[in-house]
Parts: sequence; C-alpha cells; structure tokens
Amino acid sequence: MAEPIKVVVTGAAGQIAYSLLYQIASGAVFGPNQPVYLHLLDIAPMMGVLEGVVMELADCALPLLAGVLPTAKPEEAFKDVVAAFLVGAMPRKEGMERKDLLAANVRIFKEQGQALDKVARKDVKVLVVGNPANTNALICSKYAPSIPKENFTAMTRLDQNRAQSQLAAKIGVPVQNVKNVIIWGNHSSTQFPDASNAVVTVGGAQKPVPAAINDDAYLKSTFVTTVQKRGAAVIAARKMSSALSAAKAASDHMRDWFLGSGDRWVSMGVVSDGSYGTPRDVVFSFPVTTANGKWKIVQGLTITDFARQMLDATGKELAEEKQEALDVCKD
Ligand SMILES: NC(=O)c1ccc[n+]([C@@H]2O[C@H](COP(=O)([O-])OP(=O)(O)OC[C@H]3O[C@@H](n4cnc5c(N)ncnc54)[C@H](O)[C@@H]3O)[C@@H](O)[C@H]2O)c1
Ligand SMILES: O=C(O)C[C@H](O)C(=O)O
Repeated sequence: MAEPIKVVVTGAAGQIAYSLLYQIASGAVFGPNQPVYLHLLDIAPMMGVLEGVVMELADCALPLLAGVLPTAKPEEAFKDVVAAFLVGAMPRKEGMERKDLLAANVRIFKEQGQALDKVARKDVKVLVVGNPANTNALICSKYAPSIPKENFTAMTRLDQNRAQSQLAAKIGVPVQNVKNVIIWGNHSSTQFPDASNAVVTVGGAQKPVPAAINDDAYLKSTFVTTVQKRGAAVIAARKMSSALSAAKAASDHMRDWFLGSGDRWVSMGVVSDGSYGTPRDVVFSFPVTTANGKWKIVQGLTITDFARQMLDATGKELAEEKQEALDVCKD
C-alpha cells in the first residue's frame, strides 16, 4: 500500500462536503490503493457540526482513511496537501445569479490563496467549487504566486455531466456512450454547452451526436438553456443548491486530473492562454485532456459563427467578473 497523501476539503461541514468526503475516503478519487489523510477546514462556529462529520467518517470504517484533521485554521488545513477541494463558500438562493455571490465569497479565496502560498506544496492541485467558481479560482491563484497558475482550476464538470446526461436521454443510450461534449466559459448562465464535437456509440458504432440527434434547433436552444439553467432548476425544486451531483463532479474532476482522462475530453476551468480567441488571464472552461497530472487544452476545433457569439458572451462576463473581484480584493 502507498504512503497516505494529504487532501484538504474546505466547507467540510457543508452539504457538498457531506457527499464528497465519502467519495474521497472510499477511493473513488485517488484510486483503490491510495490511502488519504483528510484535512477538513470550516469556520470556527461550525466546529461542533464538523465534529459530527468526523465521527461519521470514523463510523464508516474505511480502510483507505489514514486520518482526519478538523480545523478552522487555513494554514493548518493547507499544510503539505497534494490536492485541495475549495468548496467552502456561500451558496446562492432562488432568484440569484452565481455572480451575486462574488462580493461575499471572493475574499475567502483571497485569504485561502495567501494561506496556500505560505504552506501548501508547490505542486498542489486546486479545484475551486465555491461560486462564482471561475473568478474565485482566478483570485486564489493571484494570491498564491509561488504556485504555478496551471495548478488552479474551477469546476465545470457538473455542467459537463448534466450535458452528457441530457444528450444520452435524448438519443436513448446509456450516459457513458456519449463523450466529448464541451462546456466553454463561465460556470454561469452564459456558459456554452457545445455538442458539435460530441460522439455517441449507438448499436456498437460511433457517430457524431449532431447526426444522431438530427435537430440543430434543439442543440442550439433547448439543450443549451437546459444545461445553463440546471443549477437554478435544482435550487427551485430543493430550495438548496445541488450537492450530491456537485460532489460527484468534483470527484470526477480531481480523479481525471490525477489519474488521466483516457480517450475522453473533459471540461475544466483553467487560466486562459487566449486559445480560441478567449480573453487571457480569466479562468475559462475549455475541453482538455489530462495525463501524468497535467491538463492540455484540445486545439484545432472549428468555431462556427454561433459558437463565436457564445464564446464571446461568456468571455465578456468573465472579464467583467475579474474586474469586480479585483476591486473587492483591494480593500
Ligand atoms: N461549481 C459548481 O458546479 C458548484 C456546484 C454546486 C455548488 N457550488 C457552490 O459550492 C459552494 C458550497 O455549497 P454547499 O451546498 O456545500 O454550501 P453549504 O452552505 O452547505 O456549505 C458551505 C460550507 O462552507 C463553510 N464556509 C464558509 N466560509 C468558509 C471559509 N472561509 N472557510 C472554510 N469554510 C467556509 C460554511 O460554514 C459551510 O459549512 C457554494 O458557493 C455553491 O454555490 C458550486
Ligand atoms: O447553481 C448553483 O448556484 C449551484 C451550482 O453552481 C450548480 O450549478 O448547481
């Protein structure tokens, strides 16, 4: 058995963490032979609740769980971790957009960036889940200049999973038969879920999703808006934001980053290098492949006029969010 690795989850007393911790501790993220030492960060008033979560983790009797450190101190939580799930932040309520959380949440990511910079390993892989996830990831990276910016990512995997599931249901195949759907841009209602390069296995043969669906209007309208608004639909139904599916997506994202994406593209918010004419230095979701712990943007895809408009709109929103976040962080 390998030596245990240290992994931190912030917002550890919250909803998403309640599903996520089990997945990490049971081997679903780092593999069935990798023990983990969990660092659990939440705010001081939540330490009582967190104690209950620690008890439940012990009661799961998980062979891969090497230890647990509950704490309210970021510098203790981030010490020597190889992976950081930054979940802790306020969730939106019905009627809000995710960017309405910016002023409240972005300061958390400034403070956590500073703490990561001081005590984390320089190869730590950071996944920001807390909303607005893309801009929070950018701010976190800016305040952790000693850690490469490639190590900071934002979660759009939930949007990818939603998109894949919608397409599979429409075509009538199991969800794993659909691959290479892309989420471009912001984890917000301007994101562009793009099925134009997706492929599906039907009856043992692979074919392009647009050919299998044969309904361009659906792919440009209903499909796009359903995925863009899925988070709001879950909030309207549950009166709380998605948690089970968010935790599953966070596991998928980190697993693929550590263990590789194989022959599938995955969508990740990463610091943009300007690929596909997107604004540089915002955290933009691209199709990537991952291998040996590194991600690489899939290049050479055709961008139609429709896609260009969608990419520009979400890029513009990210540039605006960035400016707003930098202003908030000045004080
Ligand atoms: N990117 C995505 O796809 C996605 C999906 C779902 C939810 N989210 C976001 O994830 C975040 C968490 O959602 P949730 O449902 O778990 O919320 P929650 O309110 O149930 O839990 C959040 C936890 O974070 C803690 N917290 C607050 N400030 C903190 C800080 N400074 N340090 C550490 N912990 C802190 C809170 O005390 C709470 O325990 C929200 O911002 C939500 O909008 C993102
Ligand atoms: O929509 C939200 O506010 C929560 C989360 O980002 C989601 O996509 O479900």
